[in-house]
Amino acid sequence: MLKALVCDIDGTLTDENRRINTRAIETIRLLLDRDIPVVLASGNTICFLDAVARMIGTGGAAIGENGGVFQTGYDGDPVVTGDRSICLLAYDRLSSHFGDQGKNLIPYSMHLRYADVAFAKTIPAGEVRDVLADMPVKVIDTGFAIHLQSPGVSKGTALKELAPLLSLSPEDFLAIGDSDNDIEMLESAGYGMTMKNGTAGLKKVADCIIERSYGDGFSDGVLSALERFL
Ligand SMILES: O=C(O)COP(=O)(O)O
Ligand SMILES: [Mg+2]
Repeated sequence: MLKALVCDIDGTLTDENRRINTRAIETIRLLLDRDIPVVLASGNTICFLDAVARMIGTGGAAIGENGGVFQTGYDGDPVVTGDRSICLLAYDRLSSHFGDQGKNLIPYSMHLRYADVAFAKTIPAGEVRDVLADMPVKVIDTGFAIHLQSPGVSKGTALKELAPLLSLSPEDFLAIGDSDNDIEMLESAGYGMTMKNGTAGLKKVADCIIERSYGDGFSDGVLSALERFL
């Protein structure tokens, strides 16, 4: 029996252009109306998640920066689990390396991040990994941005820390995502789903692959789970 939902945002509740799917929002509200807790888990900043959570109407529990930071609700300080200093050093190296080639990186929300560094996908993730090969930093390609993160930090590790604070265990969660940054989250949860647009890596660890893509696939998956085991 599952008791809660943890869901990714970009590519799961949104389309490929980050436009939110209104049916997905209605599906989440259906869970909330039945007192099923919903946790948003994303590479986005915690303040972005806080705003999205308020507008959807969840209790505010959220995992940001791919697990580098999380909150249990709207009160209290966010819990930071990642070490941003190594990510900033790595970003400096990337900036000078690619800057020398006339390619300027485009950072995302630099002053709103606690644990990671994110930037636009103007450089292939493979090239970023090559430049940082000797640094203890993880390079994550979410399909929407490239993130630099402390090794060992993921949405899955954050879910393991957050769940007990909500009087739940990670196995109580149905997890849904679209990309490689959701792999550990699906592995930690009791049941994992992805949609047709999920990456090959995520499909490998998912218990179920939903036929449709993006927000419509999310809604189909959650509604079928609701009938079966939520
Ligand atoms: O911030 C990103 O790069 C992607 O965010 P997501 O984890 O919600 O898909
Ligand atoms: Mg995603």
